[in-house]
Parts: sequence; structure tokens; C-alpha cells
Amino acid sequence: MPIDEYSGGQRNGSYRVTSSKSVSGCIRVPGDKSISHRAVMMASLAMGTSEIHGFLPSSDCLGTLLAFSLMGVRTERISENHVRISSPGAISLTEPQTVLDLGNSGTAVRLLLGILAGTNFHSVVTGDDSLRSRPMGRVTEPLSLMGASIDGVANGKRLPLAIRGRKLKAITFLNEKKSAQVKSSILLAGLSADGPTTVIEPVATRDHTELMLPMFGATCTVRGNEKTVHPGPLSPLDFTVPGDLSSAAFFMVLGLITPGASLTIEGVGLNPTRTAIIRILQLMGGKIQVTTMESQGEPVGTLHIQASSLEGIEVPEELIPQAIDEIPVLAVAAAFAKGRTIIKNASELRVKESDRITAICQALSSTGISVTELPDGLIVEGGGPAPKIHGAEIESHNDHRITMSMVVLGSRLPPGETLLIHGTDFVATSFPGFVELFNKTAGIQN
Ligand SMILES: O=C(O)C1=C[C@@H](OP(=O)(O)O)[C@@H](O)[C@H](O)C1
Ligand SMILES: C=C(OP(=O)(O)O)C(=O)O
Repeated sequence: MPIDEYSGGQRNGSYRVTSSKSVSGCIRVPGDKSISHRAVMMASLAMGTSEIHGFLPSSDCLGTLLAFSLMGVRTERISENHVRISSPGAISLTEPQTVLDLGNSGTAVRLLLGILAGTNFHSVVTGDDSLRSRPMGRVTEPLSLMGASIDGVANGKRLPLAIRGRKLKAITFLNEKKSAQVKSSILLAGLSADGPTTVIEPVATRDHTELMLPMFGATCTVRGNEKTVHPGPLSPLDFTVPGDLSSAAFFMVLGLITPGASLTIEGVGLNPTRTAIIRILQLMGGKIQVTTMESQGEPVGTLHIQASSLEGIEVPEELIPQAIDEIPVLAVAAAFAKGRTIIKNASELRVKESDRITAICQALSSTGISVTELPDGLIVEGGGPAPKIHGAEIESHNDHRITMSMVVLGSRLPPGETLLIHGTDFVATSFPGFVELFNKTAGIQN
């Protein structure tokens, strides 16, 4: 088996990764994390009962579910991926009697801040070590412009934060951070504002919030790069979450870099604001065939991936914001490409679950790949199609995407070499079942 879960007394779990011989089959990845969070939030604001199918039961999304259950929402796990949410509606949510702990999830806490700001009660939010070090001023500042009362560590720019809910003022806000979390926080706050709230995006970011709000009964209009939400109640919905393209990306790269691989990934969300990773890998020569099968608010489809001779490229900077979570695994693909790959305009990676620029540079260079760290990205000297890599012991910095990216690299180690990755428990924040799926897909006995 390529991955062996090995605790060995290590902090926060470890994996031992060895080479795999072949990659083939037809797989499905779990539900989309961004959409699962939003579905729970919108269903919890709607009076009545919503059914969410395809829900991602990861620790990040379960944290969102728990937060709403602490505010009087009834949440039932009907099955692994089916959640029933029965809510008294936004204006009847109740004051949580304890701190809302959103664990590792930036999406959960930032979107929730927008919702909590407009309630009629007091609440306190916090998170784990990683989340408490991440910037919150990007949402608390615009929410303050709406009249929100939020205070906490670092003048309200870091968790824990205390929120005194109140009626909010409508604003027009320029999303300079190019962040979907910031946009979504303001739009969700706009549901309880005194008039239409507009977010202007200089660069398009994932648009799940704008697509889903009307499905849950809100008036939310998109005119060019202006997204406007009107205050008002939401209504319940039967909703299906597609597979997560960000999770599929690990298997896309695995298929591209494994000689002879042929892999199909079904039921993947193909929202155009998320598919930049497919475009970038295709620009590198990756053979990825996309078939869009159905559309339920969000396009969904199948990816056919074949082993490919990748070439290094200068990644078009405008594609980076829409592939931001896939950059660590893109760096692994770059290591298996012929020539140099330049990734810039990615400084947001420094404020994710870890500083992902430093983390991926350290991890790749420990295995023998030549990389240069830039303030806003990295340069990878690819040794494709078979770079000289060797076993190593590396830190994921408790970052799920660093772990899973390095598992993909480790599956191409020479026989007998081992990659020992620490801090792997955090894979459960976005991809429960990753080890089993990886072993099934790449698990031909060595
Ligand atoms: O809105 C979302 O669901 C997300 C937006 C992105 O963050 P930013 O908005 O900070 O870029 C992304 O990195 C995160 O995994 C999910
Ligand atoms: C950055 C991520 O998530 P979040 O911001 O929700 O913690 C991610 O999943 O890569």
C-alpha cells in the first residue's frame, strides 16, 4: 500500500508513503467543502427543514454544523452524507451558551462572522492554533463599516472574537483581498442589513455564495463584477453538493505523473470559478478530458486523466486566485514536468492553514527537488518525467493540503524509499477517507 497510517508516537499523526506501481480506475471524491459550509449556513438561516445530500462530513464542515446546533438549529445526520437541518429561521436563532469553536476552518469562521454580526445576541468565536493566527481584520473591518460590534485579540483582527449582534447598515464594498470568504461574509451580513449590500470584485473569486443565495430564496443579483444581496429571509431547500474539485486535484496530478495511468473521476463540481487548476495542468501538457454531465445550480461532470509528459510553464497570474488551494499539488506536478515552472501572485498562500509557500518549498527540497521561494510564490526546477527524488522526513505543518500533495509525490519514490509525513491528522478537515481512496487508486502491491 502506498500510504500506511503510522502514529509512531508522533504529534498529530504521521503517514509513511512508499511508491505505487499503477494508477487506474473510476473514483468519486467527497462533497465540496466550500459548498457544504454554505449549504449548512443557508439552511440554518431558513425557517423550516432542508435536506443536504452529498454533504462533506469533514471536521471543518461538522464544526459549522455544530455551531448552528448551539444556536437552536436541529441538525440530524440521516446518513454519512445526508444531513437534515430544521431551523426556526434567522431571526429566531438563539444565543449560544458556549464559545463557538470553528477548529481549523477559515471559511467557517469568516462566513459565520458575517451571520453573527446581524443577529440579536452575543457570541464568541475561536479556533485552533492555526486559525487563531490567521487574519480576521479582512472581514471584521468591512463588517464594522456595516455597524457590526466585534472585538477581540489584536484590536479585533484575530480570534477569539466577541460579537454583539445588531441591525446592520448596507454598504458597497470593494473586495481588494480577492477573497471569496470576505465577499461571502459581507453578502451573508447583507441578509440582515437595512438595504441592498454590494460587493465589487476586481478579480472573480469562487461564486458559490451568489449562486446558492437565490436557490435558498434570497434576492441576490450579479451585474458584471458587482454582487448585490437584498435583506430578507431564506427558505428551506433540498440540495445536493457536488464532489470537491480541490480534492480531485490530488488524484488529477497523481494520474498525470504516474506512467501508464488512466483514471476517471466522476461527480466533480466544475464551477468555472474553480476550474483554473484544470486549465493550468492542460497548459503544462496534462491530458485531462472534461465532460460536463449535469447542472443543478453548479455544473458537475467527469474528468478523464491520462499519464502525460508535462512541461514547465510560467503560470498565468490571473489564474492563481481561482486555483489557490491547488497550488501545493501544482508544485508537485511541476516537479515532474520538464523544465522550470514559475508560480507568482500567490502571496495569499502565506495566510492559509500554514504558510504554504514555505511549507511546500521545504517539503519539496527535502525530497531532492530544486525550488526557489519567492515572496509571492515559488519556482520549481522540474526534473520530468522522472525527477531524482529520495525518501525524507517532512513536516506538513498540520496542513491538510501539504500532506496530500506530498503523498502524491511520495507515490513516485524509487522502490525501497519512504516519505515520512508528520501532522497528517488534519487531512480529516477536508478529505475524510483520503488514505483509503488513495490506497485503492494507487494501491497495487509493490
Ligand atoms: O470561500 C471559500 O469557501 C474558500 C475560499 C478560499 O479562501 P479565500 O477566500 O481566503 O481566498 C479558499 O482558500 C478556501 O479553501 C475556501
Ligand atoms: C484554505 C483552506 O480552507 P479554509 O480557509 O477554510 O481554512 C483550504 O481548504 O485549503
